[in-house]
Amino acid sequence: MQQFPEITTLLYTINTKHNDSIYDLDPIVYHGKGYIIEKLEGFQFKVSPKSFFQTNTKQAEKLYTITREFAELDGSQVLYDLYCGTGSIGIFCSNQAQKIIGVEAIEEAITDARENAALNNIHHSFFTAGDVIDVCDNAFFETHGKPDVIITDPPRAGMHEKLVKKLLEIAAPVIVYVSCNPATQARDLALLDEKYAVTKMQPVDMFPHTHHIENVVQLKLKTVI
Ligand SMILES: C[S@@+](CC[C@H](N)C(=O)[O-])C[C@H]1O[C@@H](n2cnc3c(N)ncnc32)[C@H](O)[C@@H]1O
Repeated sequence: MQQFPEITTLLYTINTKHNDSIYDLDPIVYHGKGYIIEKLEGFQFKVSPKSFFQTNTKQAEKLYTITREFAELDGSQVLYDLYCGTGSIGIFCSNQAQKIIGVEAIEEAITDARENAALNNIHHSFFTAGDVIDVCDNAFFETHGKPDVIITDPPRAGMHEKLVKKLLEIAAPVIVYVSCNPATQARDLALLDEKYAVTKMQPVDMFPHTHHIENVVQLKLKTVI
């Protein structure tokens, strides 16, 4: 810790299972507060050990800027942030949206998202924990408002087919699909093609010196183009 003063916190887990999952373990704080604060543009994000956060902070700022541009927000839209993690994308777009609704499976990440909204003085957001497939039903969209823009940022497996079907049914005018796996993204875009056209695409090098690439796609309802 003396050699690397830039390390603000250090945690560990003792894993006696035969897998590498952290979610059923309790991280032990060895040093510091047990979480980190990341800064993107003027926003601050608290990140707890079980919460996802983009590993490349500088490029994350670029990724989110492109995502926000593709969302084409003007302050009047109801914005859904699916697979929202710590609420980072929604909060990054918050000044341009009328309302932000975030959904994320990891409870601790949603606790972070709520704290992050408060930390950034955002009062027009709602974050809920649960599987997107269970949460995003008709009642949920009726309660929180018909989406004008949906940002979806699933893990490498891409979106569950049930969610793709729900997105086709809900038919938000704009979807921005952020993906760290262009193969599963392409699979999902082929399904969304039933109603949506790909109108913009921008890869972002989040993982320099590897073959991995993040890809942002803007989709618009074919009927509104
Ligand atoms: C690629 S990360 C994106 C997080 C966030 N948008 C960001 O930029 O930091 C995907 C997130 O989806 C969450 N997740 C995975 N499967 C999910 C599911 N079925 N329902 C809801 N969230 C899920 C993960 O916990 C993770 O936080």
